[in-house]
Amino acid sequence: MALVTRTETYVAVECDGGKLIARPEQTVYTFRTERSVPRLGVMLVGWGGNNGSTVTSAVLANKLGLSWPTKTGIQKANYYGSITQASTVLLGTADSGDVYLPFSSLLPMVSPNDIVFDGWDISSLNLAESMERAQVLDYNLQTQLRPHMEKLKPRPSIYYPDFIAANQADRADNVISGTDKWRHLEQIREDIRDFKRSSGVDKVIVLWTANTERFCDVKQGLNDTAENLLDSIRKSESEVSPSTVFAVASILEGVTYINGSPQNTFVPGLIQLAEQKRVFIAGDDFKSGQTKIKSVLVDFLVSAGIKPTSIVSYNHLGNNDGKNLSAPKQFRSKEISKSNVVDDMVNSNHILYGHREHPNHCVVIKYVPYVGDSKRAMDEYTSEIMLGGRNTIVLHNTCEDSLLASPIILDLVILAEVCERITFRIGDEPFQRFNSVLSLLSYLCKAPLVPHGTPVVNALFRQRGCIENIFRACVGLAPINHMMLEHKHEHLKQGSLPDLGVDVANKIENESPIKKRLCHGLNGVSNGHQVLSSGDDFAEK
Ligand SMILES: NC(=O)c1ccc[n+]([C@@H]2O[C@H](COP(=O)([O-])OP(=O)(O)OC[C@H]3O[C@@H](n4cnc5c(N)ncnc54)[C@H](O)[C@@H]3O)[C@@H](O)[C@H]2O)c1
Ligand SMILES: O=P([O-])([O-])O[C@@H]1[C@@H](O)[C@H](O)[C@@H](O)[C@H](O)[C@@H]1O
Repeated sequence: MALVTRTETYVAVECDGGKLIARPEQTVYTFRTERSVPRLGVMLVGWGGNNGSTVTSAVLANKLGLSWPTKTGIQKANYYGSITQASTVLLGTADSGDVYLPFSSLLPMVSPNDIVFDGWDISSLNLAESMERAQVLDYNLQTQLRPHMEKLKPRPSIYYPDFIAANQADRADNVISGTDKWRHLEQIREDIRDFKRSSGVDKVIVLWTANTERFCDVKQGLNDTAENLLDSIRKSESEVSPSTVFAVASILEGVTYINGSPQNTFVPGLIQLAEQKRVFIAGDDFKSGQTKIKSVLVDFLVSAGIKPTSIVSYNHLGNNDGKNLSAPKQFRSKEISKSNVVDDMVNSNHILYGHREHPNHCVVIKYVPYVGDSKRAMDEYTSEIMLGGRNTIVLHNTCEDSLLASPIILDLVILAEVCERITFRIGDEPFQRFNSVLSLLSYLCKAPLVPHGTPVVNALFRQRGCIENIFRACVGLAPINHMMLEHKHEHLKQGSLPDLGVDVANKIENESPIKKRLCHGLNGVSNGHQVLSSGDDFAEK
């Protein structure tokens, strides 16, 4: 158990008659991280879908160290697209330059290779058949995976036809019988306990990657409080969705629940139940493609003082997700989650935008079976620039949508599991966990769920910085604030020249300041000038 203390300063702002008064307020946090990594079980709702079968395939392919022939050569398994597995963090600066470490080395975290999968699907296909149906992975990889995947079979699931598109009915041959929603809840709870017993995992996380549901009604007496929600399930109220039943079951089993789809699973009563039971919930809707780019591009434009006035996001795809989204109510759920992502960035700049002023924002999704999982996205960003100028940026993006979402699924469960091992105290108060609404995972969600009364942040690099800096705080490293003051001293400390060999360093030492600076581009290039490497003739190139 690591104990680390850090003093954080945030700025409290008061408005006093048109004046803004900023008061820095310091808080001393002590972080405590349980360092022993558990054996993690992940139960996917929608396990037989494109994402569910693909993420399972990815873990198996990496665990088995598979490689396979493709038309462009031999491909090896990897975890590209995962920040925990394929990104780095800055540790600090050595004489040789900045030193970066794998993100996964910041804190002890579960390796995806060790995750044990289980789950539910309304389709009875085993995972090998699901992988084949998904048509995402190269045939030569599928061939190697098939013997392992065919042993995996989704448990029967809860199916309330009214919540997903009618065109999904032909898949529903693996459903829990009856209409008693409390019995369904108890069945899911028993499934979670059964998985824990049979797999021997130390802990379980449940993640929804099943079809997008329509929004459910939120009504007083139905789902506005934890008690009313539980009562509504006992009464099998029609407006209680399968995803909410799964979430309640997970919370009652003390198991973190993550929503990878855009529907409003987390009704107020469910959030209250999670807070009462001190169980994490997170969501909504994996942030994987167009929306992820949008949360970077709009942040760039607005923070550069450029005014986006029209944003059009169009895409077509032919997978089952696209088929489900071809129904109006399911599309509406997705349209909402894809549209709200610019709100925080727009609201941050009252110079560009008047009160309640927003860019035109249009989201279009079309279902074209032939293209399968290969999503074709076109985005157009039109902005106002200086003196009535217009700037239009057009992006085209083609990708296997499930290969964007699968690493997101891994990061969600791996980061959520780390958060389960972090506690902190403020001053001398008792140690506590993060809020039950785990907003730290916002980076991975299109429509981040945040604790009531706290800000929604969509800007991608602020979201990433939040995760990295909190993890840095847990190991006693200062947050990255990009000031880089250590590189802005007038006089470089003696011996700070790169190790270019003694004779060369002496030469540089006697050179003009401008030439001396050229040698300090520690990455080999400074402002486009090739910095001397040992043995080269010293010359400004
Ligand atoms: N890039 C992406 O793929 C991406 C990005 C963001 C969000 N999402 C969301 O992730 C979800 C899954 O995407 P996908 O491409 O894997 O879709 P998919 O249709 O291939 O898989 C969904 C699976 O859920 C199953 N299912 C439906 N209702 C169920 C229920 N009540 N219980 C258990 N299983 C049920 C279906 O049979 C299907 O196998 C969708 O909601 C999608 O909107 C996907
Ligand atoms: O991640 P993103 O590209 O913004 O949004 C995607 C949509 O464009 C796509 O149509 C849908 O099928 C995926 O579920 C995902 O939500």
